[in-house]
Amino acid sequence: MPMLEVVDLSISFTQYAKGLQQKTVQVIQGLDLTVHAGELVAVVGSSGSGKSLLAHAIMGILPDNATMSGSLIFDGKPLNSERQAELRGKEIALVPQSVNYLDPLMKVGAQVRYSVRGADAASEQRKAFERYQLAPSVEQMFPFQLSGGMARRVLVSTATLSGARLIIADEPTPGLNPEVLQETLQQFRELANQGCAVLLITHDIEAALLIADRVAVFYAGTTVEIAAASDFTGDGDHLRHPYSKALWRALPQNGFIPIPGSQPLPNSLPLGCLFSPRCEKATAECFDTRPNMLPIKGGSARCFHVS
Ligand SMILES: Nc1ncnc2c1ncn2[C@@H]1O[C@H](COP(=O)(O)OP(=O)(O)OP(=O)(O)O)[C@@H](O)[C@H]1O
Ligand code: NI
Repeated sequence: MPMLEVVDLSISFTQYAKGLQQKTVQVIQGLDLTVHAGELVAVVGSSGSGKSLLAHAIMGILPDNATMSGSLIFDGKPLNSERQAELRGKEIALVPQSVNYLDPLMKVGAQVRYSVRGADAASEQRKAFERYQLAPSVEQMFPFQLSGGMARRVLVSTATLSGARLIIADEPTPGLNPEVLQETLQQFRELANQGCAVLLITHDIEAALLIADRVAVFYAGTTVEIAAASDFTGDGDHLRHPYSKALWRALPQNGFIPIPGSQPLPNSLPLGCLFSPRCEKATAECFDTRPNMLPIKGGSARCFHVS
């Protein structure tokens, strides 16, 4: 049984257009994802593909103008808003993408200690600060006194000390120096090895591949492929979806081959496959019909042309 199951998740926003006219934009559609205990699943994909919204949906912190459908299941039971409120910061922890999530009025040491579930909060917090190269004096600081990199390390320490069984890290690494970056990534791997389910959201595929078991590739609000991390190798021939292959080949060490075009915006999604306007393999069917996610070669993909 997975620790987290996301089934057919869709999210839309209601926005005011002209005057009192409302319009709805669909930003996530038909998304399925599972994360097991002991597993680290990376979510990769370009900016605006819906990665953070997935994290916010799981945490139950979507903005008021968002409408969600589909289901979330944590530890075999539905994760409704009451349960989200109960488990947030305890069983389910988020390392948020923005450092603005720190409480501006509370000293950071106290903030981190507040989230510790073990017996000796102060010593746990000090050990974590040492691990993340935060000086003891940082304890007494307020968030506005921290650099971006320090704030991020504080957020990572908070999540790692929470004792949560599901950890969602939304771009936890920007602004970290290479040494702390390695330490942070290893820490997430270690949490998975200890039995946590870890969802790591990142732009950095290379970093993700160092520690991930599986990788979910996002495009325009849904997963186009879920693959084993080991499928990202060589020319990308083990990958299933043309977008995943393109993303892989766009990396500097794989030739830096760019993908023409750009990801469609939520208010102008193509009728058929979301990648069809940019896909070399697209046929008439791809422009008319949206493919479902289907299991293939030990992973899954949303494409009519994989075999
Ligand atoms: N409150 C909101 N109202 C309307 N649209 C929103 C809102 N929040 C997010 N969106 C839209 O939802 C889409 C997905 O956003 P999301 O923040 O999840 O992307 P992301 O993959 O995390 O991007 P990044 O890599 O830049 O963090 C974007 O098109 C974004 O503009
Ligand atoms: Ni994001």
